[in-house]
Formats: sequence, C-alpha cells, structure tokens
Amino acid sequence: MKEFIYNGQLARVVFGAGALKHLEREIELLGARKALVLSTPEQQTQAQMVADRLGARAAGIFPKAVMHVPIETAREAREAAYRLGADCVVAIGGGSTTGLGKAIALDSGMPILVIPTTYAGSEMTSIYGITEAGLKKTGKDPRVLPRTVIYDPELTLTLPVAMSVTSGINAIAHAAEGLYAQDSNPVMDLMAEEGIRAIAQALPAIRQRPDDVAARGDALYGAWLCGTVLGNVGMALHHKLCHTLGGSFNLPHAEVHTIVLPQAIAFNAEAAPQAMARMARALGTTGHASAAAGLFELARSSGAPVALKDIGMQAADLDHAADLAVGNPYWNPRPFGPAQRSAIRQLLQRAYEGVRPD
Ligand SMILES: NC(=O)C1=CN([C@@H]2O[C@H](COP(=O)(O)OP(=O)(O)OC[C@H]3O[C@@H](n4cnc5c(N)ncnc54)[C@H](OP(=O)(O)O)[C@@H]3O)[C@@H](O)[C@H]2O)C=CC1
Ligand SMILES: O=C(O)/C=C\C(=O)CC(=O)O
Repeated sequence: MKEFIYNGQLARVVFGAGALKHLEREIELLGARKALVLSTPEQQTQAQMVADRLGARAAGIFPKAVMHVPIETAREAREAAYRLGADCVVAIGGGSTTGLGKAIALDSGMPILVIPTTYAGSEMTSIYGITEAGLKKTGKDPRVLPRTVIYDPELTLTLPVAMSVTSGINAIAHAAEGLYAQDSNPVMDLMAEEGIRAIAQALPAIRQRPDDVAARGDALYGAWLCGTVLGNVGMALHHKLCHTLGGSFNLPHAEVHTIVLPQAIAFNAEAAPQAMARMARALGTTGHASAAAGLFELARSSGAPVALKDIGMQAADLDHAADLAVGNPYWNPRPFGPAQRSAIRQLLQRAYEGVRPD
C-alpha cells in the first residue's frame, strides 16, 4: 500500500427522509441565534418553509442565489445578513445556493448549515467560487466548509429527472477523479467507489419513479460520499476541462460534467488502471465494458446529453478550448500540457460529437 495522509474534516451530517424536522435542534447546536435562509428565486417557497419552521430564529430569507455566485449578489446577501442580525446562514438548494452561503461565510465567518436539493456535493467542501467581471475565481478556505448538512431525500423529489441524472453524474465525476488523485487515501477510495455505486444504481430508479424516496435517498447518500471525496483530495483533467468549458463558453455545469466525464476517463484509462477497475466495478460494468464506456452508457441510457454540440458548444470554439485547457496544466495521471494539445483537442472533438469511448 502506498503512503498516505488522511485529514478528517469536521462536518456534521444529519441524514434521512424527514430529517428537516431536526433543523431547530441543529441551529441550536451551532450556537446560533438567527439564521438568514438562502435560496434561488424558484426555490423561494422552500426557503419560506424553512424560515417558518425556524420561527423567531429566522432573520429573514434571501431568495436571490444564481449560478456561479456573482460578487454583486454575494455583497448584497452579506449586507442583508448583517442588517437582519443573522449570525448563521441556512442554504437550501443546489451548488449555486451553497456557493452563496460560502461567499457570506468567507468574509463574515458565519457558520453555514446546508440542506442540499441536488447532488453537486459543494456542501462537503471548503472550495468556494465567486464570479467578478465575468471571471470565476475559486479558492479553498476552512471558513466556508459547512458546519452542518441536513440531507433529506423528501426535499429532492421535485428535482426534475433530467437534472437529477446530470447532477448525479456530476457527483460521480468527483469520485471518479478522486480514485486516481495524487493525494488519494484508502478512506476516500472506499467512499468514492461506494458513492459511484449508490448513484449509478439510484438513477435508473429515479428515472422510473421520480418520487421514489428510497432511490432519492440512495442518490443523496452517494452525493454525500462523492462530495466528501471532492472536499478531501485533488481533482484533475476532467474538472479542469469542465471549468474551462463552463466558465469560458457559458455551458451548464452538470451537463458539461456528464458529457466530458467518459472522454476524460478514457483519456486517463491507461495511466490509472486500478482506479478504472474500481470505477467499472462500482458501475457494474466489470468484464464487459470499460469504466469510460460504462459512464457513457449510464448517461445515454438515462436520457442525458452525451454531446457538447447538443448543449450549445460551437465547433469553432474547440480550438480555443484546447488552448485554454493546456495553457495552465495541473497534475493528472496522464500528464497533459502544451505537448499534449492535439490529444486534448481530440478528446474535445469526441465530447463535441458524443462518441462512445471503447
Ligand atoms: N464549491 C464546490 O465544492 C462546488 C461548487 N459547485 C458549483 O455549484 C454550481 C452548480 O450546482 P448545481 O447543484 O448543479 O446547480 P444549481 O444550484 O444551479 O441548481 C440547478 C438547478 O436545480 C434546480 N433545483 C434544485 N433543487 C431543486 C428541487 N428540489 N426541485 C426542483 N428544482 C430544483 C434549480 O432550479 P431553480 O433554478 O428553478 O431553483 C436549478 O435550476 C456551479 O456553480 C458549480 O461550480 C458544484 C460542485 C462543488
Ligand atoms: O466552481 C466551483 O464553485 C468550485 C468547484 C466545482 O465547481 C467543482 C466541480 O467542478 O463540480
């Protein structure tokens, strides 16, 4: 076994159908007096329901979270938190709403309690992202790691099937790259494999019956595990490509992850055979298909997009995307940089066309 370092991160997880009923207790355990409740405009009803449940412990709601946390929204939310006398934030929603909570915590140090309703995994990481003048900057800071997470599958029943699938595969991407991370460790490997398995099994059941609480629970359990992997070990080529495509070409986050993942995994396959074997085992493809093909089939059979051309990418932008991706390389099991530009350009072409990897 290789040498490793494992750092346990302190986050309290309360899990189960109906777990929202523990909210007041959890706010009390945080030692907080008043919470500002965050959501997107469309999830305002859920935010109001949370605020009603908190009663006098609710400072108010701020239902203006949007994708990629524009700095103007972060400032407005922070000012609202101070003005309303909040000493903690409760974020109900996906990664965008959690991201807004993190932006408040980054400056104020206020504790965050997250109630995730997608599978993005941001609630388990100390990674934050804020967009200023069209540029998203990401960083790591222990202050933004949510202190408490309430996973309640009942709150995810309304997540549309298409979003459930792409969000689930976004979570799988964290675990997949975690399996070949340079700083991986045996605990994260276990979580990654189990996380992939849980989500891969849950998605077909959710597709069949979106209100299947057990399947929703399995997906959320998998999202927790995969998010924990993202929060604990380094990501590689796949996440780099997705940030480039999402940030520079304004493509939707979870869909980009879904389309690029099989191609990035195929690119890395020979350099990380053990990780591939674990991925294939978790996907249930062992013996008859590669991990990359298994991921492609999971997306395709779940009705998710598999080609960048179908989500708004322009063929004319592929060259520029390849330049950006190799411009600032970082660690990957198969090294990539300017010398590998043509292989990366080929990868992007396959993602653009939706070619099934072998
Ligand atoms: N910092 C980190 O560690 C991480 C950050 N992220 C960031 O998170 C963002 C993406 O998060 P993601 O969760 O994919 O997307 P969003 O938070 O943007 O949510 C995606 C969609 O899900 C809908 N939705 C969420 N919950 C429900 C529900 N219960 N019922 C119906 N619809 C629902 C929202 O609808 P509506 O708009 O209608 O409310 C929204 O359109 C990106 O900015 C990404 O960079 C992602 C992973 C990790
Ligand atoms: O962009 C961020 O806010 C930070 C990390 C991620 O989005 C992780 C991911 O690519 O899913």
